[in-house]
Amino acid sequence: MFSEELREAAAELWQASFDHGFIQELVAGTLEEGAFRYYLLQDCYYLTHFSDAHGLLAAKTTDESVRSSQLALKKGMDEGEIAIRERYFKWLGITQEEYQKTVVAPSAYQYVNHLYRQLTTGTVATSLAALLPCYWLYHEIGVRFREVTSPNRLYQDWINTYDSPAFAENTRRQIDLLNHLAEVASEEERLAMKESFLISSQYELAFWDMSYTGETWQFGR
Ligand SMILES: Cc1ncc(C[n+]2csc(CCO)c2C)c(N)n1
Repeated sequence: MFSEELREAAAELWQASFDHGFIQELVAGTLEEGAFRYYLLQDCYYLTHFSDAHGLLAAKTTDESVRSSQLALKKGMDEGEIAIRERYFKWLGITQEEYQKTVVAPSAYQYVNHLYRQLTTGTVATSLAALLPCYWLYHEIGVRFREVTSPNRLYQDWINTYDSPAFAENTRRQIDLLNHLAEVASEEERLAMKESFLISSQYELAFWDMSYTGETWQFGR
């Protein structure tokens, strides 16, 4: 399966995500709440664009199965993942005003830009490949850490989100779709799909690092 080839190519990057201090400390419950707060604020920016990217992908494709699935996922995300963020904001006392004032950090900006670049200059298949690590990596995190109980209720709730049957089903659907598109793609397009998948995988890793170190722009923003 083409998806397995991509997963193998991304193995080191994904392992670095599982081993990252942000994830390890989140699981142990020792992660500074400030780092999680920072993550949530940046992730809210990311999620808004990630959701929009599904709408753009639906508009870009002529394949009805791709169109309807991306629109359904977008709807689910707007009602699910993004609603969950609002709950977390409440728990941590993050106001709408604080979110509005938050400056998007370099890695979040770059990750989102990669999605848009694929949607504008790439193909439907390379765009889907860019979206896939988001589903698949988080699902693996949910499964990998399903046995642990983080002493921090908020962190535990976050881990549990990605181990739900519905989430597993969404991830599976995106993987199946990618394999379906890879079957009819040329060798050149398959290479571009792999590259797009790996770029997103690297940005997923950068996202933990950004949150862990409180990444900022170097011109005083
Ligand atoms: C940087 C970043 N990458 C992946 C996810 C996880 N995620 C975001 S939307 C979505 C699909 C449906 O819920 C999933 C799995 C995240 N939150 N932030």
